[in-house]
Amino acid sequence: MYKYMLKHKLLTVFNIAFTIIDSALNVALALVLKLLFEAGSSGSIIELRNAIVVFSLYIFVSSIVWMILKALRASLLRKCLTDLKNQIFTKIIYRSINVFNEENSAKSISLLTNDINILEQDYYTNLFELLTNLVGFIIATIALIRLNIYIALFIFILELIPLSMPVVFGKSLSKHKNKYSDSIGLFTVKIKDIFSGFEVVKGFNIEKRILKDYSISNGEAELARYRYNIFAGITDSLALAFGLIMFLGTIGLSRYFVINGKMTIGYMIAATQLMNNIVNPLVALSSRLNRLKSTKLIEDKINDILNKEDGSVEGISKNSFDDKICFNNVSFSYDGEKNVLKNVNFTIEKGRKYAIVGNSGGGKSTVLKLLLRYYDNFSGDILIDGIDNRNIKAEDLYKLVTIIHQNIYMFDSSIKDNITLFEGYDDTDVENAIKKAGLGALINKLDHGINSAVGENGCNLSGGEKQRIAIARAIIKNTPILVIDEATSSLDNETSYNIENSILNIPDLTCIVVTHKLNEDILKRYDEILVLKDGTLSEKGTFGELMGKKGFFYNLYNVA
Ligand SMILES: Nc1ncnc2c1ncn2[C@@H]1O[C@H](COP(=O)(O)OP(=O)(O)OP(=O)(O)O)[C@@H](O)[C@H]1O
Repeated sequence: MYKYMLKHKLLTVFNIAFTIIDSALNVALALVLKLLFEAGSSGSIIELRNAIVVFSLYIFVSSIVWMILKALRASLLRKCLTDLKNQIFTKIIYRSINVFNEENSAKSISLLTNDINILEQDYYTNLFELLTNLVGFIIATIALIRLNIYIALFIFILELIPLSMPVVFGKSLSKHKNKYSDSIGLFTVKIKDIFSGFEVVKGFNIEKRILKDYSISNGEAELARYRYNIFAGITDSLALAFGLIMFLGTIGLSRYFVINGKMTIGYMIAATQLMNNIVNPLVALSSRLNRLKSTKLIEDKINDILNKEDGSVEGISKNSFDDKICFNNVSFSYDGEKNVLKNVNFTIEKGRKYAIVGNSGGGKSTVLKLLLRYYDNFSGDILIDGIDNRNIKAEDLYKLVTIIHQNIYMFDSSIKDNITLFEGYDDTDVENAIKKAGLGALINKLDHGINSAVGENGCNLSGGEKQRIAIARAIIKNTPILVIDEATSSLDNETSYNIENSILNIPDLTCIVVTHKLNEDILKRYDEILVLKDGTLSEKGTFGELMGKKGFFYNLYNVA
């Protein structure tokens, strides 16, 4: 994690320099206090006045240094955390879809929020505090050796005990912190899951059941936090107890030297203050070292993300679709056991329109997912103009193919942003997409028109309106291949017919449409219908040919 500090070398150097100055000033307080006490007990007004001037100057300089130090730390912290979060996020956003889907996204959310907060406190802030403690400790120790070697020796021997604590407790503390971080991650997954299904929770009156689940998850997270806090508390208390023993010992020894005339009261005050500057940092040092060590497993988690293969391939550049897509003997299984596609063969020719129909669970959506390379562990080939789709640059593949999904995701922004996806399209392109997607009436009736907010995941819109926005989003992208997965299921028959019709009228567009709506008028407009039955391509042909066969499609059509 320190590499993020090294990126801002000058700021880090200034931070270190001011940390050293601040620590030195802390230790210097002992000498200033000695001066003040000696001047106070000497009876000389001039000495007292000089001591007060020195003390006031000390207060002034310390507060300025302290203020600068706080600003420098805040600035470095901001830069390091911004860089770290940006790097993690960039790594995640460039993952391929299948790699992204391997993990629950709430875990990544927890990493970017909870774990980063832990790092902020226990790594970065802690590291500089550690430096303050270390420098303060060294300077105070040197000063005390010069003041009284016996007191210094006494402290040296006792301080070995708190210093050994990170070695003894560090591993267990790290384990507890990681368990806490993991349980917070699982807790975030649970909350995200519950809030995403809020309407189901209400609609099925399962609040009590959900509350029970939530309480278990919350209890586990808090138990892990409690265990960590208890463990950290025990190590901190032990360090504090040793600190107090050292404090008492120093006072006893100083008193002995004062009684024997080997030390003045001023020196005794200075020795006690210096001892404070040794014991306090030492107590803090051991607990800070423990906390620093405890971030190791979080650092490992972050490194796992940063070093994980993102699933992207260098890939071949492909900027146009010229001829055809071929599925050659494609078989695929999600779980490595049951094949959901079995030796599927078909060809999609440029500019032609294809419908994919079949039984529920027959593998229609899976065909589209494989074409878009959501998964690449299938057998057989999917060739686009003769090039294996797994070898085409992902970025280029998505410039050739657009998909309209069954479940449409809406960003919490305006209708326009959800159509353009924040790209700067011409107004005429936007208007054209709105018209073709049948969105005109909706936009006219809204107060803010195209700039109206859609709400979180489109909660201000109906299912059909969301589908139309998704269709406009695909039309405006204007890719040569359009893939539609049940995108008109929430629309009434007339609207669905009109939209599908206008898409089918786009002359050069190659269309692959998964549909459940077996409407004769629309189906007749497709050049070919591919019929999937339990993962195999059972039939293909035009509507007329398939009806003539009186096979699986014929039955499907007559049941629908
Ligand atoms: N991510 C997944 N993990 C495991 N199995 C999956 C996954 N997605 C789909 N399946 C399974 O693969 C099979 C084919 O699913 P697919 O979604 O392709 O069918 P479909 O023909 O589009 O179905 P429907 O018409 O009901 O939408 C089904 O048995 C489904 O349960």
